Amino acid sequence: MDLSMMKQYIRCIELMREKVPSFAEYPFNLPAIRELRSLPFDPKVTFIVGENGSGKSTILESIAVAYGFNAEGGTRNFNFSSRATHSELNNYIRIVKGTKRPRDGFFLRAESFYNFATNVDELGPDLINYYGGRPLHEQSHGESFFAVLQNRFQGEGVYILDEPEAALSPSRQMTMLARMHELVQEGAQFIIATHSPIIMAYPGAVIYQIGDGLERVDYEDTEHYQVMQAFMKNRQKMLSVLLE
Ligand SMILES: Nc1ncnc2c1ncn2[C@@H]1O[C@H](COP(=O)(O)OP(=O)(O)OP(=O)(O)O)[C@@H](O)[C@H]1O
Repeated sequence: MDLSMMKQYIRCIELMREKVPSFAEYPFNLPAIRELRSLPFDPKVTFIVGENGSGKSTILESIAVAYGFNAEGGTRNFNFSSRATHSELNNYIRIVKGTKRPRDGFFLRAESFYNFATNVDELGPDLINYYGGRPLHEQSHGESFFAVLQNRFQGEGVYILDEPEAALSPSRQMTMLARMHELVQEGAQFIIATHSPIIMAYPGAVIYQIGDGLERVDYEDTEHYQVMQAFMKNRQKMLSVLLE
C-alpha cells in the first residue's frame, strides 16, 4: 500500500449499495450515484465536474455531512440551519479515512454562504476577528468568501467546496489557486465541485467528470475546458450558430 495515501484525511467514499432502498429514486437514480461503488480522493486536490443537475452538490454535501459538517456549510462547529433539504445519501456512504487527523476543516456551499456569513456576524466580534476582522456582510460576496479563504482556512484541514468560483472574478480565481497551493503545502486536502476551467487547472489534481457515471479525466478532456476553449477561439462562429 502507498503510505502517502494512508496519511491523507479522506481516502475514499464507498456507497453501501446493499442498503440502498431503490436505485429508481433520488438521489440513487442520479447517473453519478447509480453506478458508484467507491470514489478514491487525491491526498491534495480532487475535482468533481459535470453539467448542471448532474449531482455534484448532492455528492459533495453527502461527503461533508457524513464527515461531520453542517449540511449548510461552515466549520464542523457550525450548526445553523435555515432549511432541511439535503438528501439522505450521507446515510448510505462510508467515509474511508487515512491515519492523519485534520486540525481544521470547512464546507463551503455557494448557495448558503449568505446564511453562513449571517451566522458568523451574529456570533460577535471575537469570531469576526477570526475571519479577518471585518463583518462578512459589510463585504461583497467575493470579498467575504476571500476573507474566509485567506484568514479562516489554516492548512492541515479538509476543505470541501461547492462551486467556490460563484463569487469570484477570473483573476480572483487565479489568486484562489495560489492560496490553495499554499494550503496544500501546509497539508490541506481539497474536494471541490466546480464549473471553472481556471480552478480545475490545479496541477496534478484528480478530476472526476460526471457523465453516465463518474469517470476520471485529464484536464484538457473535461467538457468545461473544451467548451470554453472552443468559445474563446471561435467566438464569432459560435455566436452566429447560437443566435441564428
Ligand atoms: N430533494 C430532491 N428531490 C428530487 N430531486 C432532487 C432533489 N434535490 C435535487 N434534485 C435533483 O437532483 C439533480 C442533481 O442536483 P445537484 O444539485 O446535485 O446538481 P449539481 O450537479 O450540483 O448542479 P449545479 O451545477 O447546477 O449546481 C438535479 O436534477 C436536481 O433537480
